[in-house]
Amino acid sequence: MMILRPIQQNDYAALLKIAHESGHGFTSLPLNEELLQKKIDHSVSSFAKQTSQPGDEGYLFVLEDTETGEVVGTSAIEAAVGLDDAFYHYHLSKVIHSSRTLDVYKAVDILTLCNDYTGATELCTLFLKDGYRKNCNGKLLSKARFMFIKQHEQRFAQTVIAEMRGVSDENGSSPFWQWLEEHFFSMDFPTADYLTGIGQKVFIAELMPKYPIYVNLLSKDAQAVIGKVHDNTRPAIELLKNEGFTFNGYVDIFDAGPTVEAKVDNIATIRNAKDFKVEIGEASGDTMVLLANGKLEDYRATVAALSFDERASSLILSQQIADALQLQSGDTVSATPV
Ligand SMILES: NC(=[NH2+])NCCC[C@H](N)C(=O)O
Repeated sequence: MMILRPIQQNDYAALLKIAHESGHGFTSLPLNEELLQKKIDHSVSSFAKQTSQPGDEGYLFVLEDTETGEVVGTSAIEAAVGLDDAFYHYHLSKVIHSSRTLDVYKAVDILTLCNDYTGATELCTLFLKDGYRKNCNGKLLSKARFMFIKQHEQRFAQTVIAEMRGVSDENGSSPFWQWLEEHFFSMDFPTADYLTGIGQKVFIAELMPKYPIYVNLLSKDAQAVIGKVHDNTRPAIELLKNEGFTFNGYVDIFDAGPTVEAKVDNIATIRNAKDFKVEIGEASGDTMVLLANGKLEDYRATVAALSFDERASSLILSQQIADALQLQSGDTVSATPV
């Protein structure tokens, strides 16, 4: 069975392996042992913290294959971004250059550096190991975060965003970054990405072009990737769009990948999930159902094939599933078909 749970101290070796596997362009898991250990510490203390408003908490989940005990994926939620250092985006908007007397009309796109998502909740760090990109594993990793947000709403902001990985090749070179590198930065994309991943972001304020950029003055290759995702990221953005996330013109400042956004109350899983009373029994059926307990430090989520009736007040789980979710007969479980 695949079970999602908060990361623990003894997951360090597994997290390091995932940081190796995820490679460049995966900003939030940089290959830096001290930082990875800090991420675990920070997550453990975030789950333990009593709080009624979003702050600098970071909740890091892992997906465990209970048969082997192996950790095969990660996903995370930052409660609120940009509260202790600036959080940047480029916003894509339009200006009209027109002259009635000369009969010229041109609509031009511009990119403006901004901090508009300051305070938003961010979904991040979604990674699933190669052999496990099947069944409902990706959905579980991603959607279990919405169940968690629903159950602990006061810990999160009203606006939820996700920065999608932009276009780059297997050597880590990004057409958008190339243009920036040539004119402003003189360092390669993996280096710049790594520095932001370890929290050294001062160089952004120092070196990033701060005036709006006319898109038609960028290289053709750079223009072509604005708002486009990396091939590997396609399933992730599709999933978020199906949850109700939309692209509102905000792109990453380095690779121009899109950021998508939703209000908590409009997220499909959050709207559709319902609470049921747990009954233990013979659980069989063919609806794949996302299940989560309502706990904090002992949060558990999984996907199981069940017979599911949305109007019922109780849901039959096998003993094995109930145990994995740390639930007993009579407890409450949140559920929604995936
Ligand atoms: N792909 C990147 N590393 N982009 C730079 C980080 C951008 C992010 N929004 C921040 O301000 O932290």
